[in-house]
Amino acid sequence: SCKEAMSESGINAERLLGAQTDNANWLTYGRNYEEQRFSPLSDINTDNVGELGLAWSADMDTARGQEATPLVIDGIMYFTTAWSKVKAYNAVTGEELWTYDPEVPGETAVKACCDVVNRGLATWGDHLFLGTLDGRLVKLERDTGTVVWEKVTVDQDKSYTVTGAPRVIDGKVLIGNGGAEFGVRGYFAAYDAGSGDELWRFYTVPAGDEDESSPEYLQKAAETWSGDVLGSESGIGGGGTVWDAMAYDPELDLLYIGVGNGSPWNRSYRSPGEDGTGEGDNLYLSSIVAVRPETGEYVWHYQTTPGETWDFTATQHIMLADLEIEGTQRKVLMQAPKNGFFYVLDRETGEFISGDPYVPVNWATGIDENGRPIENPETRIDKTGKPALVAPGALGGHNWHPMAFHPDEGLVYIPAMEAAMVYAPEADWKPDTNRGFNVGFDLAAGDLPPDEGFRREVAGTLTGRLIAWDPVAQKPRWTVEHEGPWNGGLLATGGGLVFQGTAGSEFNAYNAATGDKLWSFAAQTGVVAPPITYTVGGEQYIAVLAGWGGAYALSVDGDLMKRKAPVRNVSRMLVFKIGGTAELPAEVEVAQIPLDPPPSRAAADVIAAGGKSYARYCAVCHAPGAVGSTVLPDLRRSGTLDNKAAWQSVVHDGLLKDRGMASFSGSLTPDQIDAIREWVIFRANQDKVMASEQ
Ligand SMILES: O=C(O)c1cc(C(=O)O)c2c(n1)C(=O)C(=O)c1cc(C(=O)O)[nH]c1-2
Ligand SMILES: [Ca+2]
Repeated sequence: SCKEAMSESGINAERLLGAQTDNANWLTYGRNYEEQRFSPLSDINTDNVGELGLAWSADMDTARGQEATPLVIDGIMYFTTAWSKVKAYNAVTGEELWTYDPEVPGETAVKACCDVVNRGLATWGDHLFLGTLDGRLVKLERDTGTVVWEKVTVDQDKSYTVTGAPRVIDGKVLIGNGGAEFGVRGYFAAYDAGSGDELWRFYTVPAGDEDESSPEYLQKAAETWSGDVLGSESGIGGGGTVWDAMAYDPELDLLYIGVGNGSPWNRSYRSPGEDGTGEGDNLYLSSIVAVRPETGEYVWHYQTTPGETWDFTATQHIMLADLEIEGTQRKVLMQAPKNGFFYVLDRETGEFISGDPYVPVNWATGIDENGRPIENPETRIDKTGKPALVAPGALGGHNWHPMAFHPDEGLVYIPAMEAAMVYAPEADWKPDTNRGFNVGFDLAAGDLPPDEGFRREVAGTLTGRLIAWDPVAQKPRWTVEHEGPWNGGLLATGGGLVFQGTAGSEFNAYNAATGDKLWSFAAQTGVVAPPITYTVGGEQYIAVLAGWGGAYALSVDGDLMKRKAPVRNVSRMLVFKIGGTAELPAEVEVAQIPLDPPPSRAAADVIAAGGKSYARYCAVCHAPGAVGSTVLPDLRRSGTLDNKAAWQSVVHDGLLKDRGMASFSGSLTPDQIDAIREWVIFRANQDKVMASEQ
């Protein structure tokens, strides 16, 4: 009967522990608790992958970044889309079963550093768990998408957001949050899957008021912060958000979490020493922390970037595996955080085993035997107070895009990139807890016209590659060069294959052993999400949620990649099988509005002030240089440029807040808002001249 079928599909501890051998299904974000993203399925393999064809596709109703890993449970596919919506489809036919919209207020977008994305769901019993952009944990009936309860997990008056997938360990739902570009204090928490009660909360950084009654791990952390500026009054929350990675070792009963960057980035403002420059390691920023899932009790930590000041998060994918290293079988934890080093740690103790650059790095020359980086003093910008070009930059050598592991090859596949960045310390910076990218660097420094110095240098380093990293030999076995950075997450299979989407709008299959490209599909859009695989009725499928977006797409795409057409967003689920014959709708041409700004007549100081405000409040979504992207408007082409009143109605009054453009009246005066308009007009004219000279 229907009821029996339902109770059979109930997800319990045993089923989640067995996820790795449950080939039909994909039960948790990283496929298993070790987050290996390896499926043993081999019906689709190196011999027949050339016959892979589209089985079905489904268009999404959100044209923003799509980053989710779908879950597949007994023939039904569940996934999240931009704006934290949830969809359920028949995994064979593509029939839509239900959709759930948490109705996140549009203006929440202003709190999201990196697009209104969501990375996925967790399941327990007959339910799904979703974290919404505005910080709610929502429990849904899996059959119908009906809400059972929802809990607010953050202070919604602050700039917290949730983009990451929850995980479930034995009836406890684990959820983190983001917001370290906006002044928050990071933590993650466990909720009871039944009642929705918060069971414990683990703060990753001190509040600034620690005493003997505070948890010991926080007292220890407090000793590594200086200057007494932390605290909610000061608006300096310290950061350390847990916005993506978690992994679990059931035998050791340890939960591992990845901790993010400092808030603000510039350490001299959040942890000043006596001379006013940055001081202290600032635990537990940029660290991997092991805790007991039952209680949230601290067990060990390893800090990848002591005294973080470059947005070098350690929230990147944490993967567990057992490897033979120098003749000994070791239980390891692996991570390729933003800072450009690939780490192998002993996951029982946190002991450092190895750390080697997987992309070019200039902020450190290596890692010493104690696991501490050997820094390059020129890139220590919170000490020098001078701009520096740092590699990797804030996008990292690797961002949230999941890696994958192939146990037979002993390889970790890394979606890596080179994207160096100029960090120019901002003098007299003050926190603005209301609005704006609040980091203590003048992000306009990267915003010089394309023919000038730094900008060209930075653009020259923008590349991406798929690296098959051997964590024992500590070097790549093979690499595939991509057209640009920000390529998709990975899947490895028992068929000897690795699947990856690209910024170049392809979805590809590679030979897992050699990197040879064996199959390619024209996806019509940049693909950033990771693929999955599953079977229904004995037939194997590969699925990926396509749709360009995320941090790089909003804040760097467009003009910097002049040589190429802008990457498009077509938000769509793509599902493949051997012999699939479905076709995509014809590709729609994007018509670009001509670049035709009004003349630039404002005084130079007005334009300069506007440029400064733009960098602080606008650039993170509308891109440096106001070039926009295919995801958010190119302001140089805005029809309101020569209409002061219309510009104020949007930026000051919040006319478009439901669509994601919040009001900035709390942070900027009407005059400042108009100066931004004048600066955008100036920028548009610069580019118009350049275009006509070409
Ligand atoms: O510090 C934070 O709290 C935080 C949060 C997030 C997020 O939640 O998406 C990102 C980042 N930082 C970040 O630094 C980053 O590069 C990034 C990229 C993305 C994305 O989804 O494309 N999110 C985030
Ligand atoms: Ca960050």
